[in-house]
Amino acid sequence: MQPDAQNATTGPKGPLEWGQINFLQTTDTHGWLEGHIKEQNYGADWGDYVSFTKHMKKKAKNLGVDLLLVDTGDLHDGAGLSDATTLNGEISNPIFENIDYDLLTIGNHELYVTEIAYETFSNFSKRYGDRYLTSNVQIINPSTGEYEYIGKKYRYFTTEQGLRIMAFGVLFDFKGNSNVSKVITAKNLTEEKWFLDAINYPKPIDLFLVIGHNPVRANATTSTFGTLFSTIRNLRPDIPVQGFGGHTHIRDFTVYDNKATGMESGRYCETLGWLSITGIKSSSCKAEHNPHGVPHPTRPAVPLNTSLPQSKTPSSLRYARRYLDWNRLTFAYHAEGSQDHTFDISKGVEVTGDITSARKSLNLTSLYGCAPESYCQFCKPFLADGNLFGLLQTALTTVVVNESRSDIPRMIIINTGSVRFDLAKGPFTYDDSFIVSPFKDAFQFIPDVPYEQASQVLGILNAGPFQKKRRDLETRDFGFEPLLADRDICLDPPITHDRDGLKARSNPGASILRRQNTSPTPGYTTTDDFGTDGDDTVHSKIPYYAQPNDLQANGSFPTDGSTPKTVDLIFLDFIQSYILAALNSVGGSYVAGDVSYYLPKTFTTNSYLPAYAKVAWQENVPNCPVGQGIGFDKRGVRLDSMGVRI
Ligand SMILES: Nc1ccn([C@@H]2O[C@H](COP(=O)(O)O)[C@@H](O)[C@H]2O)c(=O)n1
Repeated sequence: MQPDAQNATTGPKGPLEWGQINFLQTTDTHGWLEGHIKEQNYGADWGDYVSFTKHMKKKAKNLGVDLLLVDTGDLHDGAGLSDATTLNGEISNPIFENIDYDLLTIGNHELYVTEIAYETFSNFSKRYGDRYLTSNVQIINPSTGEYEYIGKKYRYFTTEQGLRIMAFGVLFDFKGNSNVSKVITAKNLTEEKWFLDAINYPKPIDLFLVIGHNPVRANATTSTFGTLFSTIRNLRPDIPVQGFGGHTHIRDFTVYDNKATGMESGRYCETLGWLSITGIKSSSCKAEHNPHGVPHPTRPAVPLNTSLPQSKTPSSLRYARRYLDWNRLTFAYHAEGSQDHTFDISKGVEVTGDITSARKSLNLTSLYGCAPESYCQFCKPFLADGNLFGLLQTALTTVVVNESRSDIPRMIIINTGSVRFDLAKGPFTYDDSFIVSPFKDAFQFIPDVPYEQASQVLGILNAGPFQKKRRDLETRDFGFEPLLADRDICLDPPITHDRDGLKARSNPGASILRRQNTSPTPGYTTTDDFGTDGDDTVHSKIPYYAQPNDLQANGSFPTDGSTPKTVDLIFLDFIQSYILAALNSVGGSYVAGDVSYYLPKTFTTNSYLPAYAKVAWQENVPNCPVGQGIGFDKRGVRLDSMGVRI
């Protein structure tokens, strides 16, 4: 844990169920390897995860079962550690690589920028070798000019306990990649001979693993899991299939048939997914189906309303899934036997130190200003008090100004997908500038657009179809608990649990209980195909309000309330094509040649909040309440760090 981070005060509800084969999944880490320094629930860092995986691997060995570590991509864009370097990931990738993953796959954020795609191809994929799977992603090898798979197409391997696995890594049908890479659609992939041959592999297969930066829920907009699962199931009706997905940033678990399920483990180092399966038939497997001394998976997979092909034979498989909060309390508890003070292994401590040094050398804590309030993305209605987009609207109006055109009325449109996280009250740092708005998308414009046309663009974009809905999350809880708690909590000894008779499992030597939480704190409350008991730590619900695709801010409009005849229509280069299409659908005839940069190309989505903080939040700096933060209660009422309404 980083020196300025905090530990959680509520811990797991009980021990994990261990099966014949077990998995820990990370996904969509987006550079958050330092952990969530301003929040209590997710304060562990990558060094803690190194220690945790070491303990868990040892435990698996002792139990005589398998444990595989899986990651499903999107390593950058969302935190200073990954994004403050010239090449995203230059420092964070080597830190990430301290985990000896068994299987990994690529995310769309590895493919937007050519240099990052090549970094992934030349270095990251080589670090993991045959464990890095990109079954449908190729890149032009600069030395041959030919397309090559960035990683490997598939991996056939035998686990330590003897399970024979065929694994694929499949990105959703992503189209926003730079022109050096190629994403083969799932439909085309399932027609490729090598893929069909791998499914019908001449050696025995006990389990298929399909990992993908790809939503696991087969009917989700961008998911291609249905296509992949159907192909496998039609060819191999009886073999278990396990999916691990990502991209939608949610906790989810879905049942395809009685031998096939899919798991998705959230985002941003907030969630660590745990899955165990038992009952896999294999002539070569040594693993005990029900290891002694630990709870074991008991649930059959029963599909809900599916149009997917189904295995026709009964299933002996039993499953258990859990979504772990990313904090040391959770890690130490599940590492079991390792009390908090013996939890750390030397490599974990070293990685924690590397992160601290990197944060220092990258100046991530340098201050732009002091935010007077906290602003959340999803816990408040759009533009309501405390909603982040209201703040961003003000910031855009204030600082997206070309001095030579400052008197000309302007409309500024950004895609809300460019905004990645809430903004916490208190110090607004260089790190926070990436956490909230990491991308390097620049501001372009078309001058003198008739107001009649320009004023319709936002509505068109928000109604679609020009832009996809960012995510279909209306029924999901995004699970953000902003923010800092009182610093003096850090001075307390590690908190032990008092729920469900778990106290006995904690370190008696560290059991001086102070400020122990007796009621759930706000956090993830997940519903999936197995029900509502997947969250490892029980939380109260955080309100969730869907936000539109795009946000508009206006500037220099007539003060008398009248509408201007024409405006400068300003937008991000990332959404240029959507803007042109929208304008042209209401009578415009604009082409890319009509567009130019409104501000220097170096002023980007990552610049406007720091610029605003310098203008608006400098005054508060001397009295900036370091470490004093707030959260929200069930109804979105603000709380101080002790849970008292303010
Ligand atoms: N240069 C970029 C790249 C991406 N975005 C936004 O991110 C979304 C994709 O992020 P996921 O974590 O969902 O993969 C994309 O839809 C854009 O909204 C951007 O703004 N600028």
